[in-house]
Amino acid sequence: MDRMAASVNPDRSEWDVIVLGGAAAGENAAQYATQFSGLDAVLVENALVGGECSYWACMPSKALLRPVEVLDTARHLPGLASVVEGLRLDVDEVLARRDKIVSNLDDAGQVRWALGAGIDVVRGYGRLTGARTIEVTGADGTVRTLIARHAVVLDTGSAASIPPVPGLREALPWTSRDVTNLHEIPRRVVILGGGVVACEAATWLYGLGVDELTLVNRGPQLLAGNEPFAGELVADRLRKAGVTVHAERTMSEVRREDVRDSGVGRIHGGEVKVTLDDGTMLTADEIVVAAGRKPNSDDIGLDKLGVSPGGYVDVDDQQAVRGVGGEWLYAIGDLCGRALVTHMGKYQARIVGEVIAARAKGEQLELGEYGRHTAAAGHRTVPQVTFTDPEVGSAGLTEQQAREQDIDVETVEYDLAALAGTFLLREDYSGRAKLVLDRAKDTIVGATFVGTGIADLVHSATVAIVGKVPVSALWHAVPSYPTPSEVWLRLLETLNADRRGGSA
Ligand SMILES: Cc1cc2nc3c(=O)[nH]c(=O)nc-3n(C[C@H](O)[C@H](O)[C@H](O)COP(=O)(O)OP(=O)(O)OC[C@H]3O[C@@H](n4cnc5c(N)ncnc54)[C@H](O)[C@@H]3O)c2cc1C
Ligand SMILES: NC(=O)c1ccc[n+]([C@@H]2O[C@H](COP(=O)([O-])OP(=O)(O)OC[C@H]3O[C@@H](n4cnc5c(N)ncnc54)[C@H](O)[C@@H]3O)[C@@H](O)[C@H]2O)c1
Repeated sequence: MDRMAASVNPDRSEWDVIVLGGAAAGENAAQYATQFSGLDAVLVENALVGGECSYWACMPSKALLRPVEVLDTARHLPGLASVVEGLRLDVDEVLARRDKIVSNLDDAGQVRWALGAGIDVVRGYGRLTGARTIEVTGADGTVRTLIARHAVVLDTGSAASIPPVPGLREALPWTSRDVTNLHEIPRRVVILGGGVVACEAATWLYGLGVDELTLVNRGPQLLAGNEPFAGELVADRLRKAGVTVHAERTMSEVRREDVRDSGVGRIHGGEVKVTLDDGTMLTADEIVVAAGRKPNSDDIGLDKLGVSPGGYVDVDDQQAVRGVGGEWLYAIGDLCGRALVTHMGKYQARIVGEVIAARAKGEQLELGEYGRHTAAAGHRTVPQVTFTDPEVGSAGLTEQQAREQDIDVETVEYDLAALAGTFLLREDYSGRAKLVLDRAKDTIVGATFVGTGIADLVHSATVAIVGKVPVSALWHAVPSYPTPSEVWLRLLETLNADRRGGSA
């Protein structure tokens, strides 16, 4: 692995801000803490600056999904359909583009950005040893102690969690890192899980030519946490692509005689035999574990500060770690478990950077829902796009979540296929949209869109939810014709008809 060495004076030991974990969120925290404040900062990173998202998660997965989606759309577009008939993706080229998008696992560009922004980088594994103090062990075993004058931000992220199925860990299954950085296409794959990673990975694996693909999910529906129709539409599509979906099942045993640590994204040995909890036997060439995440909090010295290691780190709305006095320790990103997506980690990072800069200058914090120093969006307005076929985009609460919060719920749904703007995208368009409203306030608290090309609709919903835009005002936000945004107008018309007791 070719990495750029960071050029930090090895004798330097003090900075205003230390960020432990140099992922995208950590970079943002350092940037926002320093850019207008005169403070300085250092990132401590044990692997690649840029973190999971840049090399082993968001970026490679989306690089693999895009060609799958384009080819599938072409197959359903007269004028192209006959041209692409029988064509398959050029796997080598798709993987080469993925490698380019992950910068061939070289973080020189990110380090250059950090140094250019005046942020130092120290390589090594860091642990808290006391208040404002981090001990960093380098790859060569050398240990140095860093001291933060003002604040320490923890951004150590999360890793794939491997359920305690007998034989599973010993079989050296693929995790998200292998399946995003795959170099070999196994012929038969069993995926454990039915969440975002499982569904996205299933989509690119069948697109890349996996012959037999089986998904084993503990829950009754895929993409749990979304409106149920999202998981149903994705499951329908997976089944059409030949994927076998086992719902309400798990693995009870895994056996692999020939286990080989052949490297990330290479097949880890011989055939794998999987027994499900109903006795079903499956044989595969590789298993992918996509069964959730565990925070990287077990060995970062939290116990030295009286915080229990191993779990998600509990933070307040300024991202300060609860239970640690002195307003110097913060946590952001997956580690704090509020919303396991990059954009929310970066949002928390922007807030934390501003909080640190303000506290260092002794300024009063701007609190409240729209305050510059309050990470309020983490509670109700998390947006997310799952890049399956069809895409699933959501913002805010599902109907069930809204009911659990005792909101006076009103809902409206619309068939996304019944729009000029979606019909133009592909012949076989199928999809659905749903709004969840707070009847008493006449505002939207949640939105879900499922269909091709809906990803960018999510932000309009996020704006409406965060801005508490009244439904009466939304009538004046006119969507462009012919685009999928027309669904906003159709939803309003349907809502209006429902309220008047008729049909639109
Ligand atoms: C397959 C997959 C696809 C995804 N796709 C998307 C997507 O499309 N969009 C999206 O928004 N989210 C996506 N996510 C989620 C997203 O990747 C995470 O939410 C995000 O990476 C979390 O960022 P983070 O800042 O919390 O930390 P991470 O990205 O996990 O990085 C933590 C960093 O800290 C370093 N580190 C850890 N401990 C130490 C230590 N003690 N000392 C020094 N360094 C340390 C690690 O080396 C790492 O670089 C995806 C996740 C997966 C698994
Ligand atoms: N596009 C995106 O934004 C994107 C893409 C990928 C991942 N992510 C983030 O990464 C995080 C992790 O994703 P994930 O899919 O690993 O987790 P997840 O929590 O979304 O899903 C885990 C799934 O595994 C199943 N499961 C857990 N244990 C099981 C067992 N023993 N047997 C069978 N099934 C089991 C669960 O029922 C669930 O369906 C998510 O929070 C997600 O937000 C985001």
